[in-house]
Amino acid sequence: MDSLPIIDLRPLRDGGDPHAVADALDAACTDLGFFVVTGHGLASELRAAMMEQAQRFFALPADEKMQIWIGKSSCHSGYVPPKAETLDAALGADSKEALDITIDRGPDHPEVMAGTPLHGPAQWPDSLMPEFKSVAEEYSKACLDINAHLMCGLALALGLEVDAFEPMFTDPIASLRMLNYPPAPAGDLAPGAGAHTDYGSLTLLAQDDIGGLQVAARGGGWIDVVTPPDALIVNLGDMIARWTNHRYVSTRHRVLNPVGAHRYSIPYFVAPDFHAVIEAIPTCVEPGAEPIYPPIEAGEYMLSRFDATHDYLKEKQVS
Ligand SMILES: O=C(O)CCC(=O)C(=O)O
Ligand SMILES: [Fe+2]
Repeated sequence: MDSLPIIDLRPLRDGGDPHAVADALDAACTDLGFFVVTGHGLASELRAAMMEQAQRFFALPADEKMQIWIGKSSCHSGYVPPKAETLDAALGADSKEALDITIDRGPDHPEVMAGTPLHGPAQWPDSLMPEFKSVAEEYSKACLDINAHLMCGLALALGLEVDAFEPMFTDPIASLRMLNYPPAPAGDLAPGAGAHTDYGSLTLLAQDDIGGLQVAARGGGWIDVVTPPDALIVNLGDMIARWTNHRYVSTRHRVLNPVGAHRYSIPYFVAPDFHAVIEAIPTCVEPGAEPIYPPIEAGEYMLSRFDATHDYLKEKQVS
């Protein structure tokens, strides 16, 4: 296979017969865990507005971006400068820069009051970009809606009730990420984004038309991911592989540095509620067999993965 399957999500959204979509999702999730979706409901104007806000943010001077450095956040929200995240340890730090906007939870949110990690206020580039927050919140809402529809499709695909996953996504660990990949200066061998698998349940990715995203093909080599305008790429994170006892796969992917132009992309990462227990879905375990993994809280799992890749968290562990 040298391209990703394209799945139209409309039947999941408009009350049509969802079973053909569920079958297509099942095939894609079993095979590569990467697919392209259309009919997802994210308006192209909103996507363009979010892209524009991302580009404007990254164009700010470094010291202004560092005002919301992720190291100041209690909940993994804020600016990640270039070379501060290492996705493929063999290649070293990524050249991309990122802005992570987590769900904004105030001091009276029960999980914030309880001191639960990954819960707290988002860091906004407020004073610098007054429209940013409303665009990002609308964009996030649209992505969570797509995630909910996709999880209904996956529930059907896995032989569960359509709403089986709903109770695990009441207050999810979700993050809107904006990425800027500058063209690499001559002689700089840092990867754009090193090869990695994602950590959570689903990632919904909007990429521009510069190219560079590649997915590891099953038989070796890399598939260049090309998407129709306005389509989203969906990929499964390791948590889904774990949850489905490896019936579904999360596949390594990487981003090559662009040549001559910046590449911008917007992945939206979703994982279940912090305290949702991720244990093998019964329809994914052979009768009498032991699941591959023991149960784990979604939040604990996410924390372990962030710790391994982000410099600011590695520094906290040392000090
Ligand atoms: O920039 C992209 O297209 C992909 C980024 C990615 O894989 C990630 O942030 O996990
Ligand atoms: Fe990724």
